[in-house]
Amino acid sequence: MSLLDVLTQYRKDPSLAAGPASLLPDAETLDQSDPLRHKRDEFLLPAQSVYLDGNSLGPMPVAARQRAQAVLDQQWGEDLICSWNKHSWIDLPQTVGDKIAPLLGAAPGQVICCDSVSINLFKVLSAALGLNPGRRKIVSQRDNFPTDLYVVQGLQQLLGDAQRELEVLPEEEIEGALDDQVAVLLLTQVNFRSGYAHDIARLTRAAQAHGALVIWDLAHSTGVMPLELDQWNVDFAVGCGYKYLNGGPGAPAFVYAALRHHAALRQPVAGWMGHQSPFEFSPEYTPAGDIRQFLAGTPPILSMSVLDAALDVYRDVDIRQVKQKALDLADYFAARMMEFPSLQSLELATPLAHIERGAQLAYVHPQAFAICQCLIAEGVIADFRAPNILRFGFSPLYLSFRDLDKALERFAVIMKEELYALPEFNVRKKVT
Ligand SMILES: Cc1ncc(COP(=O)(O)O)c(C=O)c1O
Ligand SMILES: Nc1c(O)cccc1C(=O)C[C@H](N)C(=O)O
Repeated sequence: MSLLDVLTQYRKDPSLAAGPASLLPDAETLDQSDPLRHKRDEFLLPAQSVYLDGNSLGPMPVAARQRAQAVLDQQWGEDLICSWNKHSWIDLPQTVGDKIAPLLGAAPGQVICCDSVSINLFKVLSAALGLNPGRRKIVSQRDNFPTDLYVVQGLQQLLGDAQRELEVLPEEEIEGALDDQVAVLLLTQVNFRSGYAHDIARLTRAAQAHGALVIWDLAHSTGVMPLELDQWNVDFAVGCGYKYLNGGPGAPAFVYAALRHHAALRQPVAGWMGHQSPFEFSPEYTPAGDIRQFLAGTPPILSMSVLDAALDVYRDVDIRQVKQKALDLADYFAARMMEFPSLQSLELATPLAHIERGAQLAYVHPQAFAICQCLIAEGVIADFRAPNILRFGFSPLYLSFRDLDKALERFAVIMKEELYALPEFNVRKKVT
């Protein structure tokens, strides 16, 4: 019986979970047969914590720390500006882009590392609208990550509201809203709150059948979801360096632009690094004919180098195994949770079907904020998303099934003894 089967049975008949004999295999057995268990040694993690927030900020790979030191001491420290050539700093956006590309199912030359997801969305959305003149509508999802919607609103303001119409729809209405007026379909694959995952291939086909272009935000996908952007004929995508890719706080993001668009597209943040020949210092802007045209200013070498090193963690892993382990961890967590009477007041808000999920689970509870603070105080680092969601991320390269047992034991005590009701756990923070 698979872990999902156990979870499904428990949900059908909760008395099974409450019974004396667990239907779940024990965590130690699951850890022993985990093909990714050796990857944990490549990360620096505090010994007492269980980190269930790698979907917001990945932990530090050993190689990232070493690279940061080398870039500071040997490259910047010793070789100064000569490092642009000597250590190939100038090529880093493309080098890192090409390292990310296999995780996206993208052939080389279509991915570049730069800026933030928000800035990259602005660039690709403008470019996509330029490639689809005469059409007014941008379709997106109401509970998309807000920055995606803000970028559209900012661009609307710039272009004049009358020219572009943003239609934000509930998830179930999106496909039906695609018609010949739609210029761009802009979606995030994995929803940051619920963990629901869209079918990129199907929605891309549906949008393109009406002549629309697609942009996918892969912030919660890259490094954990198997992706085939080339095969799915995706037009543009953006994604994040600091979540599953473990590139560190504020790590640069990336752009994917299908090769077929490189010649015709124009992106609006024209800057010298995106020029065909930056070091000719010409007063006229001629964009690079390739993916480099998405660059604007000088790349952040320190953080991009760290991301470059962090990506080496993926050198010997099969992304399908990563996704499978993420699902197994989540299924185990959800099923084991049902075995603790004190955890029954939390309601799962993530779909059960594997095909409809990313690598996180969302639980609804009116006291989610305080519970999350209390969990963190007990060394279980989870996430709260307003108004009432407790979010657990299952990043498979360093988490074990035994970690989940540890987390759930602490969680059960917190709920049983209502420790979260203590005033110190109800103090709002700037960053939640
Ligand atoms: C889906 C999604 N898109 C975009 C962002 C924002 O990315 P950035 O801060 O790099 O602009 C996030 C998270 O911060 C996110 O979860
Ligand atoms: N990017 C973040 C930050 O700078 C501070 C705190 C959290 C974040 C996040 O990544 C939020 C995240 N995208 C989310 O899914 O909620």
